[in-house]
Amino acid sequence: MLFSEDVFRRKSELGGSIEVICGSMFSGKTEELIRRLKRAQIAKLKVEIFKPKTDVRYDETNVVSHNQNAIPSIPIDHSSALLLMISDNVDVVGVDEAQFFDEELPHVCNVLANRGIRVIVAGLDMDFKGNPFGPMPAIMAMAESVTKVYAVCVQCGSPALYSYRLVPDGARVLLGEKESYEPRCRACFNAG
Ligand SMILES: Nc1ncnc2c1ncn2[C@@H]1O[C@H](COP(=O)(O)OP(=O)(O)O)[C@@H](O)[C@H]1O
Ligand SMILES: Cc1cn([C@H]2C[C@H](O)[C@@H](COP(=O)(O)O)O2)c(=O)[nH]c1=O
Ligand SMILES: [Zn+2]
Repeated sequence: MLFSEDVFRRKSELGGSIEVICGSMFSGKTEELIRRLKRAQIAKLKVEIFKPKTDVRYDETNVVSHNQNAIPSIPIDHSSALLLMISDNVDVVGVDEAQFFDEELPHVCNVLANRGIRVIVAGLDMDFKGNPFGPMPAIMAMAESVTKVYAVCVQCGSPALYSYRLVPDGARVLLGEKESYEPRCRACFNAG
């Protein structure tokens, strides 16, 4: 592996970096984000986590995975708030549901990484139509490491990379869970 995710040195000892965890809904993005952040905390690094204020599905402040693993976070309504709210001595920054942030998020991640901070970003790479989602493609282009994770296709059991919308709503942003979405592989997604 050219770039190891397990970087347990303080920011003063190492240049910063951007890591992306992407995939469909239920693919384990949040679990993987929480795993990396908790390991950094075990290594006694100072960790701060941010999420969009709009994402209140499970909890207003915590980042919570579908299997109820959780970590405290700071909800913000614009990526620029991250630069204002971040503490001075932070080693690692986590961002969840990055697809909902504005187009400034890639720049914000770059600023943090250039300050020596390890930035870990989790988000949907594609929307329900299979199109690249919000700032995710730009952050993936700038990242040292991109990890794509897969759910299990609920139709056939293959690895799933799409989030199939089950309800007739054309809006790009529609918060929801299993009542509104199911992870599907390419063939099952295209079968409709
Ligand atoms: N079809 C599925 N494929 C994989 N995991 C699923 C599926 N349905 C439910 N899950 C649960 O979702 C968990 C992943 O949750 P989470 O990390 O919150 O995913 P994401 O952030 O990618 O939406 C899995 O560990 C599993 O318990
Ligand atoms: C595909 C898709 C999803 N959403 C919403 C649905 C959920 O609230 C989140 C994704 O959460 P997860 O942690 O990845 O499971 O995004 C949306 O608004 N639009 C979409 O196209
Ligand atoms: Zn399938």
